[in-house]
Amino acid sequence: MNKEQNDIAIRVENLSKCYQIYDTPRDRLKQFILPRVQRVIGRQPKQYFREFWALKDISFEVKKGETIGIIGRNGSGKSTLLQMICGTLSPTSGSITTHGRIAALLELGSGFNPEFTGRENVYMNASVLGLSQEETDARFDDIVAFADIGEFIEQPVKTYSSGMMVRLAFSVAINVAPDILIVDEALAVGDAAFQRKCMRKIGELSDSGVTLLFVSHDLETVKKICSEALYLIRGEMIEFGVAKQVCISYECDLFGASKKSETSQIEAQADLSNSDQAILDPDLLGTNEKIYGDGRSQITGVMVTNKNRHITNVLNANTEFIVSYRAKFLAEVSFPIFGMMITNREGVCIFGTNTENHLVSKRHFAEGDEVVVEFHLTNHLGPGIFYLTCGIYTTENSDSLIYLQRRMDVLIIKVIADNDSCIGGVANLNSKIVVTE
Ligand SMILES: Nc1ncnc2c1ncn2[C@@H]1O[C@H](COP(=O)(O)OP(=O)(O)OP(=O)(O)O)[C@@H](O)[C@H]1O
Repeated sequence: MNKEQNDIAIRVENLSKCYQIYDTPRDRLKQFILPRVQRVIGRQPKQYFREFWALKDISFEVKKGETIGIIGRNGSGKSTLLQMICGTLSPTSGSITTHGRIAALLELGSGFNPEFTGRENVYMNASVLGLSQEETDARFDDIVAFADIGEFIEQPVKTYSSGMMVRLAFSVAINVAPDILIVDEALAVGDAAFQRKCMRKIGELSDSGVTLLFVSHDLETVKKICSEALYLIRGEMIEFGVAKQVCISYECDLFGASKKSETSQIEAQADLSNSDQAILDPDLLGTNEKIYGDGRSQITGVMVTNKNRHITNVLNANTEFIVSYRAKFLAEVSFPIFGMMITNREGVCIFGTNTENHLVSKRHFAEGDEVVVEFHLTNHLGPGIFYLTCGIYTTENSDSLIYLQRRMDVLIIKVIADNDSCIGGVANLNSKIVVTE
C-alpha cells in the first residue's frame, strides 16, 4: 500500500443503490415465483416492481482524520449512504473500501437486543466492534458514566426511553476507540445538555484524529465542525468540497424553495414573543455542568430572569433579560473579576462580559464576604439553544488567569425568533429588508 492509500479512511466508487418498490404485497409474491417459472418455460422474465434509485453513481474519498458533513433534504439518500459505508446495507453497484474500526450511530436501538440488559448489550456491542472482554472491562465504567442512565444499566433495554437508548448507544460508539465514527444527528434525541456533551466529545474525537461522518440538518454545526461536506439531491452527489461553501449552496437551494415554510413557522412562534410571560422549559433544566477552580469562591443561585424578574430559560428575541449569581468568598481574595459567557452547542463563545472595569474588581474581599452580580442584557441571539457559563477569576497582578470558580454550561437557554428578521445564525441583527425594483 503506498502512502497516499495509507491516508485514506473511506473510498466510495461509483456507488448506487436501487430499492425495489412493490405496489402491492401480491406483486412481491409474483416477483418471487413467476420469473423463475417464466425462465423455465423459456420466456423473458417479467418484472413486478418499480425501481427506485436512492443513490446514483457516488464517488468520493475521505482522508483519515477528516470530518465530513453529509447534507441534503429528507429522502435525499444520506442514511442510505451511511448504512452502506457501515456495511449494514449492500450496494446495488459500486464499491466501498474502509480502513479501521467503524462505530456508528444510525438507527435507534439498532445493535441492541431489547431482551438483554444495558450491561449485556454494552459487552455484545463492543465485541461486535472487535473489543475483547478485557478491553470492554477496562472501558465499561467510562461507558456507563457518559451514558449516565443510572440503575437502568442493569435493566433490559426494552424498558429504556428513546433518550436512554441513544445515551447508551452513543456512549458505546465513542468509547470503543473507533477509527471512523458515523453519526446521524437526527438521532440526537437526548436532552439539550446531553447533545452538548455529545458535541463536545465528537469535537474531542475529531481533534484526536478520528475520521467523522456526520449527517445533520443543522448547517451551522456542519460549518463549524466539518472540514468538508457532501451535498445530495435525490440520490445524486451535487457537490463535495469545503464545508462552508457546500452549505452555502444548500442554503441557496433551500432558500429558493422553502423560505415560505420556515417563515410561517417563525410567524407561529411570534405570538409567544409578544408576551411578557416567563417560560420555564423543563426539558432544558438538566445540564452537564463542569465546575472547576481553586476553591476560594463559590458561585450559587445562577439564574436568568426576564425584566420582570421572573425566572426563565426561554428568551424571546430583542427582549431584556438578566443573568445573575451570588458569589461567596471562602478565603481572602484581591481584585476578583466576575464574568459570564454565552456559548452555542459547539462551545463557541457568542458573547462574554465581565467586571474587569467595574469598581467591584478593584476591591479586596475577606473570607465569608458575599456579593450578588447581575448582568443586564438585551437578547440579540439568533433562534436556538445556548449555554451559560459563569466564572470568578483573578489575575492577582500576574498575566495568567486563576479561576476561583468556573461553572461551565451551568444553565441552558432557548431563544425563540420573533419574526422573519432572523432566519438563522447565532446572532440576530434585526434585519429590515427593503427591495426596490
Ligand atoms: N427500504 C427501502 N425501500 C424503498 N425505498 C427506500 C428504502 N429505504 C429508503 N428508501 C427511500 O430512499 C430514499 C433515500 O432515503 P434515505 O433514508 O437515505 O434519505 P435521507 O436523506 O437519510 O432522509 P432523512 O433526512 O429523512 O433521514 C428515500 O426516498 C426513501 O424513501
